[in-house]
Amino acid sequence: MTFLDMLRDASTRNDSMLCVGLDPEPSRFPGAMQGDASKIYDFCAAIVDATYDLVNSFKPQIAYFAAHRAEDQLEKLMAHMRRVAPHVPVILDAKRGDIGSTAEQYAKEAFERYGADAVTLSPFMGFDSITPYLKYEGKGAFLLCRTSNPGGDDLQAQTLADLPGRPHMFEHVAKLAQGPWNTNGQLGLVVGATRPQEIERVRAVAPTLPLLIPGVGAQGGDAVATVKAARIGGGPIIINSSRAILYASQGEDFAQAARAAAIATRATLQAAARS
Ligand SMILES: O=c1ccn([C@@H]2O[C@H](COP(=O)(O)O)[C@@H](O)[C@H]2O)c(=O)[nH]1
Repeated sequence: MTFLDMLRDASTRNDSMLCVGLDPEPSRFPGAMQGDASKIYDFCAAIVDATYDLVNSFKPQIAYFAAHRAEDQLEKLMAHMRRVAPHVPVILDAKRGDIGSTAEQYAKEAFERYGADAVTLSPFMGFDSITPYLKYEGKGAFLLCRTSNPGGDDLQAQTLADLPGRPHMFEHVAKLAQGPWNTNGQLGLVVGATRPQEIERVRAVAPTLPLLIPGVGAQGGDAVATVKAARIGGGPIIINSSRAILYASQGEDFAQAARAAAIATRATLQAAARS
């Protein structure tokens, strides 16, 4: 099954646009686990077990594992997700971007070592930095387009005066991803929920691409405005929330609290989609 098939299937089966982000930070773990990086797998597996019937995807962020020398725990977690929720796609948030020969190694890491269904990439180094990922048939690749952080303005909001219509850089990325770069239909875009009006601008040039949208929850993005903007054009929608779900409680009830937070977030997104 391709990434897109899995995404459609999980979105329908779980009636969900929600992606639970797996950003394990040991200092925020509950009780006896607190501060213990050897518990990263146990913590994340408990979150996965509590939420896999509520989501359309999971998104482990690789830095939270690598910073703690916990890549082995990420491998174990990927295998766990495959076992308990084989229909739920996993997007490895790695934001890679490098020359072709190095990109080949990063693609191998994401798709062969970790078995991810999709990966996040920086488009800054151009098309040849993306092509190694597209050689993996059926896998997804999400290009950073209009990110949720304040510094996203520094480059992404700049006008490209030499191009027809003087688009912003993020609009140009969206146009390339919808058109000439999307050779096998594997591309999607990362756009932040902190800027719903700009999601509308992205949808104007990339109506059918899957959008991976972080920024609701801890970053305060407007979930309702985000869904309304993202559904224009009909492309698949993935709304990520990490900390607001992972750390809904720092007590022994953390997994139940994560489930309750996921149920509430999914309901907000469902209501927005139906309004
Ligand atoms: O523009 C972007 C791109 C990626 N992210 C990532 O998403 C999650 C957000 O976590 P929250 O706790 O829900 O704020 C995190 O892994 C980021 O690296 C992003 O926030 N914005």
